[in-house]
Amino acid sequence: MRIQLALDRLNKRRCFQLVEATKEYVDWIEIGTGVIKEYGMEIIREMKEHYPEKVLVADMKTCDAGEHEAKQAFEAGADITTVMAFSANQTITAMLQEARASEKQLMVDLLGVSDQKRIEELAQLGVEWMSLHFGKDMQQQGEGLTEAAFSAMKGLSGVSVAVAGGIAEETLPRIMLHKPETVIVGSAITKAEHPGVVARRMKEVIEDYEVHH
Ligand SMILES: O=C([C@H](O)CO)[C@H](O)[C@H](O)COP(=O)(O)O
Repeated sequence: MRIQLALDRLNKRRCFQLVEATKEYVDWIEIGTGVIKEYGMEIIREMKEHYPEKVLVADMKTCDAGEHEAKQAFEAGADITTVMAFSANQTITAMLQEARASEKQLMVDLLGVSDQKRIEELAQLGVEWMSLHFGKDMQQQGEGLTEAAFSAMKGLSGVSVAVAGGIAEETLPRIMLHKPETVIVGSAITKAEHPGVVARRMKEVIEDYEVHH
């Protein structure tokens, strides 16, 4: 299980400070959608130049013009780009082709999509990464991802699972029970008083769990 640090609602300087403070404990770095809207491909390029050893995720949340947006992200240095699960199959297929041609990867964001048929259809299209996502705005009221959401991912062959949405030190143990390949953590680290300490503790919790399960 790896940690993907999600950099959202931050300025560029703070993004770099946070990566510097947490880099020993986080595996992947995500440039969040809002940060991409603010700084464009430039911040993807700069982050990859500074941290070439890290897998860099561009959270483009593409929903149309898939080929163009995938190219944009990959050419800037992203290793993984994201597309929304409700997008047309043509969009997803075009992005998958682009990812394969560039030897990169595509992650489908399941925000707002829980239909088992759609999830199976995505797997049949050849999607290798799906992220179960409890949205920022939904976090104000809800309790997070349900057991049913996790169940929908069981038995899909060739699909790796990432989980996102308000994951914090307290909720990490429940998430780990489902053994996702990647845990996406934003605010719990980026808004912490000591981001490096929280990232280290979350990494330790994961490592400890993996030793014992
Ligand atoms: O994708 C995200 C969200 O839609 C905001 O753009 C976040 O990266 C993801 O939810 C992780 O952030 P936290 O919920 O703050 O952990």
